Formats: sequence, C-alpha cells, structure tokens
Amino acid sequence: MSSLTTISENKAFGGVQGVYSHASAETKTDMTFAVFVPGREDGVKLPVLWYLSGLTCTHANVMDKGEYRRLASELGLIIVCPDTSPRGEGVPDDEAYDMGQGAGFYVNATEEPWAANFRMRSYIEQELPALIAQQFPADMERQGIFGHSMGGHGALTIGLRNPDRFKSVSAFAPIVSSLNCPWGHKALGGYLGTDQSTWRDYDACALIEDGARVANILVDQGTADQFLEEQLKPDLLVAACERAAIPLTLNMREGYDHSYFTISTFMDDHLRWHAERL
Ligand SMILES: N[C@@H](CCC(=O)N[C@@H](CS)C(=O)NCC(=O)O)C(=O)O
Repeated sequence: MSSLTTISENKAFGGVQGVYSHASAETKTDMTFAVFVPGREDGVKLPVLWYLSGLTCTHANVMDKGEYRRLASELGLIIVCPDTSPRGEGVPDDEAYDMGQGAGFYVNATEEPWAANFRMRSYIEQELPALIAQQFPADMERQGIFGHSMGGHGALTIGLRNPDRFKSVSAFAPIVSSLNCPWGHKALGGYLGTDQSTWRDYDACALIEDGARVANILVDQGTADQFLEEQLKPDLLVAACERAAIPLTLNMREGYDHSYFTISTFMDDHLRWHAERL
C-alpha cells in the first residue's frame, strides 16, 4: 500500500477539504485526489460518496465549483474526488481533449500505447478504495457513487458492475452508452480496440441489457446541454431501465447546460439521494 502525501488541507464547514497524492501501482504514476471529511466525533466512521469527473477535469473542478461541502457536512458524507486519468511526462496523450490525459473513461486499456498507464477501472474499483479505507474514517460498507458526463458514465458502469459495493448511484448529464456516441467510439476504440464486444463492460445500457442491476438510478440532465443530442442520449438509458425494470428518476432541467453551474444547482438533491440510501 502506497503512502499518502498531503498537498493541502483546509477547514471548511466544520470538516476538512484535503488534496492528497500517492504513487499508484495501477497507473504507475503519482495520482492526486481530493477528499472532504465532515467534522465528526473521534472514532466515528462515515459513509463514502465517490464523485467521478468528466472530460478535461482533474480532482479540482468539482472541489472548486461543485458546492458540495455545506450539505455533505450536514449529512455526514465523506466525498472522494479522484482524477480522471494518469498524467505526467512519459504518460501517453492525445492532442484532443477527449482522449488520453484528462479522458481516462474509467477503463482498463488493453491497446498500445495506453495499456501500461490507463487503468482507471482498477484504480477506482480497487486501489483507491483500499487507500481510502486505510487512511480516512470511512465506513466502506456504506458507499455510493456519482459523477458528471464521462464521470457519469464511470459512476453508472462502476455502480452497475459492483452493486454490492455501491448502495446508491446517480449522475449529472452522463454518457449512457459509449457504444452509441462519438466520444465513446473514439475512447473505447483507442483504449480497447475495435472488437466492440469488449466495450460492453463500459457501456451502462449494454451492462443493463446483459443483466447488470442496481436498486435505482437518479439522473439530472440539462435541456440546454450542448452535448445532449450527439453524445449523452438519456433516452437510451430510459429504454434500457424500462426493459430491465430498474427505477430511473430522470430530471430534465429546462435551460440548464453541461457546466458546473448545473451540477452545483442540483448537487444537494444528489447528496440527499445518496444519504438516504447509505
Ligand atoms: N473542452 C470541451 C468540453 C469539455 C467539457 O465540457 N468538459 C466537462 C466535462 S465533459 C467539464 O466538466 N469541464 C470542466 C469544467 O467545466 O470545469 C469543449 O470545448 O467542447
């Protein structure tokens, strides 16, 4: 187990917003992540809510703009915000914003040049949870997961693949089917190769079609989101959930776009959704 370097810790709403880094065995890079721990009595362990971010993001976007701390503090939720990919010199990248650094898509890549470092699935599912359990007052029996856009895709697919671990799943403007959008085709084609059967583990709708189940799902989606029609396609998730009898609450939010202005507006609803289930 790697040790933790503290980059910063600031008191906020009676808790501590921290930023930490560690040497990841999965990505073979240093990885940075943010953790908010609400104020609590000594010895008390709190439920953990994972927030996965979207394309171009680091741990910092939601920490700076997500406005989660006041209510997370009130509800007693630890919020963990990982980075979206390995980074740094020697880590492969792509000139475009939707592949490579900042665009890990929460997969374990099998193709070159990505396979050595781009192991975000194992990083989020195994390595970072073990570190969080060891280093923070986290009750790992009570975990939920949510995220935005590519991170919404991460939250849905990781939640669907691990229903015993994540008791609650929600998303803001998620990519719901990587098999059915240009972002997905580019990223999964690059990371996993052209055999699309290997993509199904990384497609929320395909996972549901193949039998994955969660108790219920909450999605908030802005109607003025510039990626709605071409990339996000929430109707595909509606259809998949209907066929599988998974209760889906899809809130179409009139006039809201893809930005953190939208996420921060509906953050409280999501925190409450998770707190009720954890
Ligand atoms: N850079 C891209 C957009 C990327 C984008 O919208 N990223 C979203 C996630 S998919 C985000 O959260 N960006 C960072 C931010 O708003 O702080 C573009 O110009 O089209």
